[in-house]
Amino acid sequence: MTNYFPIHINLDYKTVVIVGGGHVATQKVTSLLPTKAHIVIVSPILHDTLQPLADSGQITWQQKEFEPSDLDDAILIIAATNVTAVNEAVQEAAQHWQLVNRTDAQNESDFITPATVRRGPFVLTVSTSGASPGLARKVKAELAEQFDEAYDDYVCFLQQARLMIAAKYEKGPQRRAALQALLEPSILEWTRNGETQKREAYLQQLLIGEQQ
Ligand SMILES: C[C@@]1(CC(=O)O)C2=NC(=C\c3[nH]c(c(CCC(=O)O)c3CC(=O)O)Cc3[nH]c(c(CC(=O)O)c3CCC(=O)O)/C=C3\N/C(=C\2)[C@@H](CCC(=O)O)[C@]3(C)CC(=O)O)/[C@H]1CCC(=O)O
Ligand SMILES: NC(=O)c1ccc[n+]([C@@H]2O[C@H](COP(=O)([O-])OP(=O)(O)OC[C@H]3O[C@@H](n4cnc5c(N)ncnc54)[C@H](O)[C@@H]3O)[C@@H](O)[C@H]2O)c1
Repeated sequence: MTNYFPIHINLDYKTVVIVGGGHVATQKVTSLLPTKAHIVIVSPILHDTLQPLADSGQITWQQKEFEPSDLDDAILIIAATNVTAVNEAVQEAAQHWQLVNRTDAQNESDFITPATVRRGPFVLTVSTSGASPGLARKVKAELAEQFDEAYDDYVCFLQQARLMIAAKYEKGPQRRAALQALLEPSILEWTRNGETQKREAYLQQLLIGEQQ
């Protein structure tokens, strides 16, 4: 079994080419959309859900069968046709610096995609290294319930608060203690209940050196 290395790639303004425009391509587009990647679909036929995205310019649809030159400029390539020979041809045509995901043959892939829960900057990913994509999906659903929508605002608050603490205190025990105190569970509860003034007051206390 391959031990994959998990990373979060900044794809902004980079090109991702997906060969095939069916159900699996749609899943991959959905997880790429929150990025600012330039998403290109090469496929004679496009899934109904993707058509509005092509119409509005959020993705680029090249209505054609695959040929090697379609991969020029791509940093990531996803081979997602229902024809094994075409997916093989995509893999063959890729340059050594391009990373290929074979959606039909895990062992041939340079990278695989995890199941992902996004809450703004808070991102949870699950992988079974290809052993059971269905289990990855199931655990994702469990995580989505445990880490509800409130985590978006909560983690954004933590980000701002962390910057303010870093501006106030030099590196050292005081800064560490203040950052530690930010993880007090009440802050999440106040966020959930819309009690933003309480979490603000708590932060102000930390900034004047109390509650540590
Ligand atoms: C997580 C998720 C993310 C995503 O798609 O972005 C994802 N598959 C999802 C669902 C899913 N896929 C399949 C089923 C049917 C049940 C089953 O077969 O188990 C279901 C369940 C369903 O749809 O409910 C079938 C399947 N998948 C792969 C193969 C080929 C092979 O195994 O070689 C086949 C057989 C095809 C065939 O038989 O023809 C391969 C891969 N699928 C991966 C990811 C990568 C490994 C992830 C990991 O485990 O770490 C990897 C290796 C490559 C890749 O695609 O990156 C997404 C969850 C969506 C979500 O987020 O909710
Ligand atoms: N990784 C996963 O999560 C996962 C899940 C299910 C299935 N699969 C695998 O993914 C593959 C695709 O499944 P799907 O459900 O998306 O199939 P699909 O039939 O919905 O879509 C296939 C797409 O490939 C396009 N295509 C066919 N020949 C082409 C060519 N020569 N050039 C460009 N595009 C071409 C078709 O136009 C169509 O849009 C299957 O082979 C299956 O083994 C992977």
